[in-house]
Amino acid sequence: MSKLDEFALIQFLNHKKQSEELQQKLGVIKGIGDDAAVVQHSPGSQLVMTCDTMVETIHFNPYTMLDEDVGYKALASNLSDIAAMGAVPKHALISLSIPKHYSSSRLKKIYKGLYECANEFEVAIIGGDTSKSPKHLNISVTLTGEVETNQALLRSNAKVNDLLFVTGFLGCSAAGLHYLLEKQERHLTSAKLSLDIQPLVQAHRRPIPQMKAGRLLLESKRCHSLNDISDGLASEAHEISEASKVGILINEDMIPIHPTLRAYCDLVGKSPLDWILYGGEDYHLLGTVSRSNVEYLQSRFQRQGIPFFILGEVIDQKGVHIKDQYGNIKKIQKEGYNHFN
Ligand SMILES: Nc1ncnc2c1ncn2[C@@H]1O[C@H](COP(=O)(O)OP(=O)(O)OP(=O)(O)O)[C@@H](O)[C@H]1O
Ligand SMILES: Cc1ncc(C[n+]2csc(CCOP(=O)(O)O)c2C)c(N)n1
Ligand SMILES: [Mg+2]
Ligand SMILES: [Mg+2]
Ligand SMILES: [Mg+2]
Repeated sequence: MSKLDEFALIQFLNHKKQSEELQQKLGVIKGIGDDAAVVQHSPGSQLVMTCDTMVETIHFNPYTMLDEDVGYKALASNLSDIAAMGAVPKHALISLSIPKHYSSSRLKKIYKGLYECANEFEVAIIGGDTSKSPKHLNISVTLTGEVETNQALLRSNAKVNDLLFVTGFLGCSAAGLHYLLEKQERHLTSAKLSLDIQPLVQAHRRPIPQMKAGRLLLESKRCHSLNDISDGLASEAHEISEASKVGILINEDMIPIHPTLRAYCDLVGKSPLDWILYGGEDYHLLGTVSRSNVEYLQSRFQRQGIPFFILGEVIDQKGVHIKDQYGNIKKIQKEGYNHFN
């Protein structure tokens, strides 16, 4: 029996398992293979759909997350996939599998965080499902969104010579996770954290889905491809590269490094680049834009107070490559968070 691998499984799922005809008949515009699916809705707009799961011990544990954070992040990670399509979020269904030892007060806290996120980003919670779980809590969110017909921003449209951008600092969530796992203190509240660690822990517990950035990119009509960073920069750059059949060259000198991340890495003897490339759960948007449109987008982002960093370019040599400070270029593998590895 061959070993299970998440990327290989998704590649397998991506190979036509249904006839083009059936998918077309049911209005599928984009099926498996992007951050969310797009289907025909009404004449002017298309429906966007996504679902992501959080499993206790895999995505969180009592040392890393408070109950409110679990609810908040479960929805925020789904919102991030809607942002990565340039869509506007709408309705959510929540599926919970609960082990016997969970109390109702813990579940109320999870829902408090969930509704906090839903209200902040104007999502209506319209239902869900509940069952018992043998051991661990499992929360799955299905989220819909709406996008103007045929305008959804896909991973598959990057063009050679585009520049690669990201909407914020990367690696902070992984550093926050590292801190929390080392600290080994259950239910550690933010109030108990020193100021110098708070931004990292906050990035891990309460990622901010880039809804405004996604809409700005779509409305500008100047963004070629877009992906959100759940598994790390390396992995998501590979997804754009594979879907668009182009290569990506990341310039190490241009990668923005949050000062708190740098300070924490110095303290614990870790490399910021490792967490940036392979850490994941940053939920920033990674995309490409033609060189002539970079200045325009930079000024639009600046006016909205959203970061917009250029960190590389699209090239015609397949794969993802990184250029270090000495000008040496090496290939980077599709590594990052991979369930089953
Ligand atoms: N079990 C599954 N059955 C069918 N399609 C799936 C399944 N799991 C994932 N997919 C599809 O594979 C594609 C990639 O999914 P993936 O979960 O890697 O993307 P993502 O949600 O952007 O990333 P992440 O889960 O790391 O946040 C999507 O189109 C998704 O709908
Ligand atoms: C306790 C604990 N251990 C490890 C991690 C790291 N982690 C888990 S899933 C994932 C990728 C995103 O998930 P998905 O691909 O399912 O969307 C990452 C980086 C964590 N969050 N908590
Ligand atoms: Mg995604
Ligand atoms: Mg997913
Ligand atoms: Mg993943």
